[in-house]
Amino acid sequence: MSTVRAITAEAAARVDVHLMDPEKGGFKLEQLMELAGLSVAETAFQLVHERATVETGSRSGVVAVLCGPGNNGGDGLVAARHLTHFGLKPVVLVPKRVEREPFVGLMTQLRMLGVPSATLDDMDLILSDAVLVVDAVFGFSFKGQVRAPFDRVIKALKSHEHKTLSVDVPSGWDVEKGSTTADGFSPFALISLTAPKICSRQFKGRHFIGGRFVPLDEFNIDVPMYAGTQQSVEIANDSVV
Ligand SMILES: NC(=O)C1=CN([C@@H]2O[C@H](COP(=O)(O)OP(=O)(O)OC[C@H]3O[C@@H](n4cnc5c(N)ncnc54)[C@H](O)[C@@H]3O)[C@@H](O)[C@H]2O)[C@@H](O)CC1
Ligand SMILES: [K+]
Repeated sequence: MSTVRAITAEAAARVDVHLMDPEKGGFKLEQLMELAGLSVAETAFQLVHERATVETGSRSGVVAVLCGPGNNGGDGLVAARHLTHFGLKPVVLVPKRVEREPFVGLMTQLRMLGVPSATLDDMDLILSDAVLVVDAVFGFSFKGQVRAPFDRVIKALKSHEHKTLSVDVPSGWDVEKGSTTADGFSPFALISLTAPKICSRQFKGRHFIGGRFVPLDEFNIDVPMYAGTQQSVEIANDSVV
């Protein structure tokens, strides 16, 4: 079995800085977020269709996308937009609005597409109704104990973990140590962006890699080969080292 090396939060941040350095990578944040969000949407679409064929009563196509205050949340907003174009019905929940770009523009794009934006008061109803939940609350910059209002969000995610796809890192997990409580949040699927983070060594569910934009040779990062136009690849869940 081939293995995939995990990277630290610090290494992930370093890759980001390098990619967005005008002299080195030449990318803008928006470009990376678009590609990351597209890979999340592609994976979410695949999972919704798999689930719709095995489950009854959850064929509505509603996907609840929970978005945090950083770029992980931005990936969620981009994914929600793509999911609408893919024919699904995303509902976004953004507990803490970010009044800067690219977040403001992404919210406008969603409003123009008629994507509902829910409040924390609607959270339980929306999560219960959804065929899939996308956890885009925290990524590789999460630190310490979850602060309000996100403590409530992580608690709610725990109740719906059997249908939750986490983006980059299961929210609330320490990026290196992983889940710090035995009965903590444990999503059924994870899409690691660029490369798995150290915490995903303890992840036991379905594991995808997305974010197809890194010149691999330059960073010495392991990712499986993407086929054709594919934006994400599923890896064996015990292959992360
Ligand atoms: N190179 C890549 O792989 C790319 C990664 N992107 C995404 O960007 C993410 C990293 O984004 P950011 O660095 O903005 O950070 P995050 O989105 O991980 O989170 C940072 C935000 O969470 C808050 N926060 C941190 N700890 C908290 C706590 N204990 N309680 C409550 N709030 C807390 C911070 O105040 C900040 O607002 C990645 O995980 C990935 O999803 C993409 O958007 C772009 C490209
Ligand atoms: K997440």
